[in-house]
Amino acid sequence: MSTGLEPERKVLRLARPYLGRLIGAGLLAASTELAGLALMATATWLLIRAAGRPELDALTVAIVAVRALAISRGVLRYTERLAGHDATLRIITDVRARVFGTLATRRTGVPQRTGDALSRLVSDVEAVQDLLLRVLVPGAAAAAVGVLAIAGTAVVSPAAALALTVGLLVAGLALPAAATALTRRTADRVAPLRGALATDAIDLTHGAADLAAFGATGTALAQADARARELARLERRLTSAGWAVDGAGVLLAGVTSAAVVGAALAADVDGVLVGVLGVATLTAVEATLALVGSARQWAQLRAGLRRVADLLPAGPAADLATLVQPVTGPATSAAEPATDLTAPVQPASPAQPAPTLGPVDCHLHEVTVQYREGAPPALDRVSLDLPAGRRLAVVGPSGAGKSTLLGVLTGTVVPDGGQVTLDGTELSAYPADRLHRAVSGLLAEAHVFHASVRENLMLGRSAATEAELTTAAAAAGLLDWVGQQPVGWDTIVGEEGGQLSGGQRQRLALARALLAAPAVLVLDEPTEGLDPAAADQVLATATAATRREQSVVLVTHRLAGLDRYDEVVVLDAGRIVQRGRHDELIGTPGWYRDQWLLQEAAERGYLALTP
Ligand SMILES: Nc1ncnc2c1ncn2[C@@H]1O[C@H](COP(=O)(O)OP(=O)(O)OP(=O)(O)O)[C@@H](O)[C@H]1O
Repeated sequence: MSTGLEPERKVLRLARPYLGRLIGAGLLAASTELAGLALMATATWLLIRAAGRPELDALTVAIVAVRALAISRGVLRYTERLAGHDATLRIITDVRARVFGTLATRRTGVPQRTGDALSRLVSDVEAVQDLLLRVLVPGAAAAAVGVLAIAGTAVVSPAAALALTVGLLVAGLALPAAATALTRRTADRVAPLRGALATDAIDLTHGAADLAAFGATGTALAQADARARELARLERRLTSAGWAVDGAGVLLAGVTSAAVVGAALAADVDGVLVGVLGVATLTAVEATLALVGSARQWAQLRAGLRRVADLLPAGPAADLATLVQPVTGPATSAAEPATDLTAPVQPASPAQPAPTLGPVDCHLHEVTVQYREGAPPALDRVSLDLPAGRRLAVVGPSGAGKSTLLGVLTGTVVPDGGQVTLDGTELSAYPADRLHRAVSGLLAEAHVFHASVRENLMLGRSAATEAELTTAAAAAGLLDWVGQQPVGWDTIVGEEGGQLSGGQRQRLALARALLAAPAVLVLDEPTEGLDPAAADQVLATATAATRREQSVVLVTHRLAGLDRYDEVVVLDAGRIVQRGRHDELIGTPGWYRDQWLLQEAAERGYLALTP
């Protein structure tokens, strides 16, 4: 978790290429405020002078100036908004792409929730927009106006300038600090709560059928309702604090104006100028009070900013092409909107293909994973040697720890003990931009995106050629289906692959993993949902499609075809209870042989029933 001002620094680092535009927007904002201040001062001077019925000629310049300032203020405000939004939208496009890239390749022990990810992509990234548009630009403009107003007043009366300085310091520093202190704790709770509520919304819609089936709709609704009410309460509290501070600001403007007028009168300043100073002070304090709003905004958006910053790669802005690389596992489910998905995986930039890594040796030494304190470990001191090119099958009863093992290999599950090394480097220290090319593949419940078959596959390799697509799809047994579609590779597969059968979805995810061709290819139940004959064929072609120096770690419940694997490991309750080649294991009493006999018998029954 980022601390201090690190979130802001990380975000602003991304703003560097747009610094010129941001400074331009800041200058325009300052000019707008100054035009407003000059307008009030000139109009006041004009009114007071006009009361003395002077010659019209004496007022002409002021009349023209009032008109010019009124028009230029509007024009400046418009151009400032245009420039500010232009710069900001460019920056947040970058931020959003990077956040998406990290979510798509996320490697933590914490499962990623779609709603939470969506909230990060949408409302948290908007915090970046607010930081620039509502904090930095107006903050800089208010500071500039304050300094110029003090300088201008000092020319007329140093004593009045002193009173104005005090008023502006209170308006620009003390009140914003008070506003921040009042709202910080509440604001810190609002962003995560919004994330949780977004997750609730996804669960309630996507999971409506399951909730209804298990009679849990009422409880889930009540939980979401409680969260929504808590959020409303916190937002009401924030609003009330805001009103209190706003009221104090109005009072401060009046008091400062009175002090400036008093000081100017005491210094025998000309009556007209005293009036001008009084009104100009009101305007200057009002402009500086924008810092209160900025501080309040800042406090409110810090939690969101922190969440975004946690997803931004450290150090200099990384190349997007290296960020949006494949992990065909659940983490990719973050990308709901097809537009966000498709942009990074377009095969538009063959100049940026991530090269396939050479052979990688992987070792696990006494790896232990315990998800919850007190619960039995999901992996208990597991040691494995996976030299480059090794084909390893992992089998075992449900809950034995197979998927956890793949999670450890891909870095999505952080072990509580032991060591995982890739080519001698600790996995945790392995360069993040290389890790997905070293180890990735098809993880449980791979997400299929609402995009075309081509785009879904190219998430695995953004610069894949047509021939590579064809080879991967053929190996996964998807090519015939693609050929039958009127628009072939451009067939849209629907939300979460809804327009595909379960088997086609699985083949698509497998083809994507094969296309990614990491050095260590992990496959979690790649043939799940296929009938036994199809499963055997797909496993055979998929295994054959891997490169010789590419390691494969296959988790499967189905034991047929494992004779092609160098080693089979049987896990039970997180421990390796048997290991060896398929032929050895079916000749040895134990879980593997029992399971083999059971599956053979079931298969014979299945074949007997098949017409
Ligand atoms: N995120 C998690 N949080 C808490 N416990 C978990 C988590 N993931 C897995 N477990 C527990 O760890 C153990 C191993 O789970 P794992 O998914 O690795 O087993 P598996 O062998 O892949 O099972 P299956 O064959 O049913 O997919 C199980 O007891 C499971 O309940």
